[in-house]
Amino acid sequence: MEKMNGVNNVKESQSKARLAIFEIAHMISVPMSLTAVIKLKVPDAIWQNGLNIPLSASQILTRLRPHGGGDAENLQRILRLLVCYDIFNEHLSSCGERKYSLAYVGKSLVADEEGLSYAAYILHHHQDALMRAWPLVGNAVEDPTIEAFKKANGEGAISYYMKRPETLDLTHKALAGISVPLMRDILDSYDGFHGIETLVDVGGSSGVTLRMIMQKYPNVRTGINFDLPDMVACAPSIPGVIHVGGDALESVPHGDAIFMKWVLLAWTDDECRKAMQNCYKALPVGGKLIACDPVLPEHTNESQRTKALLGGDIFIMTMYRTKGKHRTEEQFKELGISAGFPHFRAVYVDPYMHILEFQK
Ligand SMILES: C[S@@+](CC[C@H](N)C(=O)[O-])C[C@H]1O[C@@H](n2cnc3c(N)ncnc32)[C@H](O)[C@@H]1O
Repeated sequence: MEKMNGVNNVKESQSKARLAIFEIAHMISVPMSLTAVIKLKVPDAIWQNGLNIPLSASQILTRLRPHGGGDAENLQRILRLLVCYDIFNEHLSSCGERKYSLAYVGKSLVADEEGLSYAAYILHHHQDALMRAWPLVGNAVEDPTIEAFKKANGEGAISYYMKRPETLDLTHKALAGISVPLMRDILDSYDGFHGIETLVDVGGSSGVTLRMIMQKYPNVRTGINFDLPDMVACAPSIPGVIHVGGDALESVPHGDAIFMKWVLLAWTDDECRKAMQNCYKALPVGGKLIACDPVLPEHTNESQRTKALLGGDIFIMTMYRTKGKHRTEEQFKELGISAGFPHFRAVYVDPYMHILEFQK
């Protein structure tokens, strides 16, 4: 009897493992199918100014291709998979017809009144140059001196984007699509911008973040948007914002406070320390470096948050810097101390990114 139970347990764990392997091996179908529906413009076809009326795959196809063509059955296969990831809701009629509306994640793929959505982030992640790098993930173990992206494309990701106007445009849209809603949440829950007159945004990209901070905090009279020269060269003009090109690893403009969002992750520990030391030099006594970066949990678990953060860590390792990384709160605190900041505080603003305040 005991032997039988043992055999059954082995069989059960083998079939569980087999199912898990099938799920993992087929996981790539998810981002690829999502990229496909975005390229096909399915979310907009269903959304139709917020009507979001459930449609069958052939009705969606008629909206996408009024003159006919396309394979509705194959579209339905893609839609069904994405129902499992809250992109679409499935409405099954009593006669077995399946219709689809946008679920909460799918709605985030439709452009808002500012033309922003999360769709560009998905398209950016799955463009050809990045896809060429993915088979080389293990390269970071064998040879951490060269990024998989560089090996696959002959140059680093940032210089690759800079040389291609369409890719750079997609990069700006991808960053703004994530950054603007996140920044709204930060401004709702974090009040650390009071009393600041001159604020420097290190790695501020287009300057959109500074514009949002200055709209909410009129005490910030001067915003200095500091980024790599090629990046600020194409930044739009924003009242009160001065665009300054430079390299934070060399020096940072002076200000009452410094903001630095989504930048530290792409640097090695030594580079973070260097940039933070430059921030320290640029601040008055009592001044704050207000960083905002992904924060890894100490304990590894199966939560969506942990999976998203650890997945993002491998993305950084593969695409940007083999030794750039997502860090824990403790690792940020240690970096701050080593750069000279005696005070540290973490403020929870979002499950993925936290505010990390370093005070001089
Ligand atoms: C992931 S983006 C974040 C942009 C923006 N802060 C946001 O949250 O949307 C990182 C930014 O850091 C900038 N950057 C990278 N290396 C830099 C450096 N050495 N000095 C200044 N900016 C840098 C990049 O050009 C890019 O705009």
